[in-house]
Amino acid sequence: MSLLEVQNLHTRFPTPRGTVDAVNEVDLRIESGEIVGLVGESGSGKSVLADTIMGIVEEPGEIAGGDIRLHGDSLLDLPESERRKIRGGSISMVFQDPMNSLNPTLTVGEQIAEMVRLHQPVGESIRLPAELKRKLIGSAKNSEAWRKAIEMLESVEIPEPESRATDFPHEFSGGMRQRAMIAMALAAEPDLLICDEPTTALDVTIQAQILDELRDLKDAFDTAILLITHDLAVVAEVCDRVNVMYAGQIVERAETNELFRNPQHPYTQGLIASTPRLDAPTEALQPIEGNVPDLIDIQFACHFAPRCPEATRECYEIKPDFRPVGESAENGTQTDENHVAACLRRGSQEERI
Ligand SMILES: Nc1ncnc2c1ncn2[C@@H]1O[C@H](COP(=O)(O)OP(=O)(O)OP(=O)(O)O)[C@@H](O)[C@H]1O
Ligand code: NI
Repeated sequence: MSLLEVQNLHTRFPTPRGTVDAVNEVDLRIESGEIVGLVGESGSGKSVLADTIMGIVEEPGEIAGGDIRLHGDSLLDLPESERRKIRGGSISMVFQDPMNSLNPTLTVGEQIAEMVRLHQPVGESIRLPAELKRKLIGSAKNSEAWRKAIEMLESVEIPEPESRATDFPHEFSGGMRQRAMIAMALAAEPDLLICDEPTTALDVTIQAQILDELRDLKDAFDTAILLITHDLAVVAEVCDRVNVMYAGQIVERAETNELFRNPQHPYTQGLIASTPRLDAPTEALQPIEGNVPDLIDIQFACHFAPRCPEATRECYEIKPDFRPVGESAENGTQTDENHVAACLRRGSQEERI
């Protein structure tokens, strides 16, 4: 049984102009302890997918269909009170801008300790005013929770964690705040950590450090990570497997090395061709022409067809199912379930159009 299994998920937002199908017919699987990438251009639905898994899609947004299973149990059947326990418990999330998620009135140590305490089996999940929280937690500086908070700060490599724990979020640099967020998310000992563009706002060196740490932390805590980014270099650096998302749908999935060695979907190929390469920085980049379509009322069967250099009339009319692609599928020797793409022009000869 997979840790997380998303099946045929559909999340939509009614708007005055029509319904935005931000996530449509999406399947996603994450096994314990692996880092799975979700990559795609801006507006492809990555964050909405993450929010849907986390259970934080705001009204009038709604889940119109499909299922999300954690350890085999459907999350969509749960009442909100149970859902809240999972959020920040089994599933935690780190956002692009930690300032929005950290409480400016509590020290970093207090916030992590609070998370530790809430997560302890006896600790009940009650919402307290900041002042009261401070009293409770502050009076327990030598408590188990506080010690654990310091340990967590240490594990995300905050220097002098004991003294930094008493700083407020605004006293931290951007990179340190992001680390503190990761520490806080991990304090709940989640099975799954969702990171939505966790390093995009940071400079390149700090990005690299944090990504390195994520990988180490995954090993130390055996937490599975869903890493969302539009940066392929980030994916190549840390992910075990990758899902490529375009206009509300997953179009290709493969192990990371396989995806970069042998990209199959024309969108993935375009994405890779438009990304600067570390090993050949001077090579001319070829941007994908056009933009992600408006996700209201898409009329064409393959969402990528209007931008696709290989599209034929069928691509507008016949919905592409996932097909095994990649070398083993190519030889016809075996089906390679680990590498699939949703394109009519790919797959074995019989399937191709
Ligand atoms: N609350 C909302 N109401 C209406 N449309 C929304 C809402 N939230 C998201 N959308 C739409 O859903 C689509 C997917 O957005 P999403 O934020 O998931 O993209 P993304 O892949 O995360 O992009 P980025 O890389 O820029 O973060 C976009 O067209 C967006 O306009
Ligand atoms: Ni996003």
